[in-house]
Amino acid sequence: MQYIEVNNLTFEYEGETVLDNISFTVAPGEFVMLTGENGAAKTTLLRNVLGLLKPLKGSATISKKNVAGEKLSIGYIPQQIASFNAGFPSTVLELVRSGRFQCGKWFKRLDAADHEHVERALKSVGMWEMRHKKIGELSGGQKQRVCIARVFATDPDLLVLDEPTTGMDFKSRNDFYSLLKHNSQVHGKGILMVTHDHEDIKNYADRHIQLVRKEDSPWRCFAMTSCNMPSKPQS
Ligand SMILES: Nc1ncnc2c1ncn2[C@@H]1O[C@H](COP(=O)(O)OP(=O)(O)OP(=O)(O)O)[C@@H](O)[C@H]1O
Repeated sequence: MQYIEVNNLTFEYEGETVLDNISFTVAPGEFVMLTGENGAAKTTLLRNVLGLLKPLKGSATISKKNVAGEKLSIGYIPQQIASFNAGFPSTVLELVRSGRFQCGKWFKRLDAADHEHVERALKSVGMWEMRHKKIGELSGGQKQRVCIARVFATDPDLLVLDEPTTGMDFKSRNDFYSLLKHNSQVHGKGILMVTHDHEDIKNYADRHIQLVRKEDSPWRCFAMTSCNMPSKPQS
């Protein structure tokens, strides 16, 4: 079973090919990192995977079911999600709790398990102590972390992340990656993440996909290489 399946995908913007013949998969329990230089069409590839853009040729599909046979849930963390104005009325806790209403709970009260998800999500991004602050009073990096926590609180089967650690300090970044790794290894989540940091790849990825420029292309067009990372001893 695969959560993401991309087959011979080609995509162009206004007649200019930016992705050429891309194929890869992401399985449940797999942490896949995607790299490429600025403009290599990493975001474009994620948007094709999520169905927000339509491939010119080939296909990108996401499984309808998770490993338990239930409807697959997806969490997407785009680049620079945190654009709230200063007067945004909710607190950190309220915003992250609202993520639980996405889990089919529109008309129900949140229960103890929901509150546990919310607490864990906020702690995982180091924002639990700031839970009663107003969103408008946070720094850009803190708002970004709250948005990530909201996605985590939904407990998705598949996570698609576009450079999520931009603006995070070293410790927060490592904590964040450890959490992702735990979620893939222990809870079987599928993860596809764009990063520019090759240390992160060495330390955490199961597989590395790189978008590389095609030498013979008239445009800035990218194909891909892929490699499995050597498995590391478990601590
Ligand atoms: N809506 C659009 N219309 C036309 N061209 C676009 C559009 N969006 C992106 N592009 C172009 O497609 C190419 C890939 O852009 P994309 O944002 O996917 O790259 P990226 O690898 O995610 O870049 P970065 O690492 O800088 O975030 C770039 O050359 C960009 O200028």
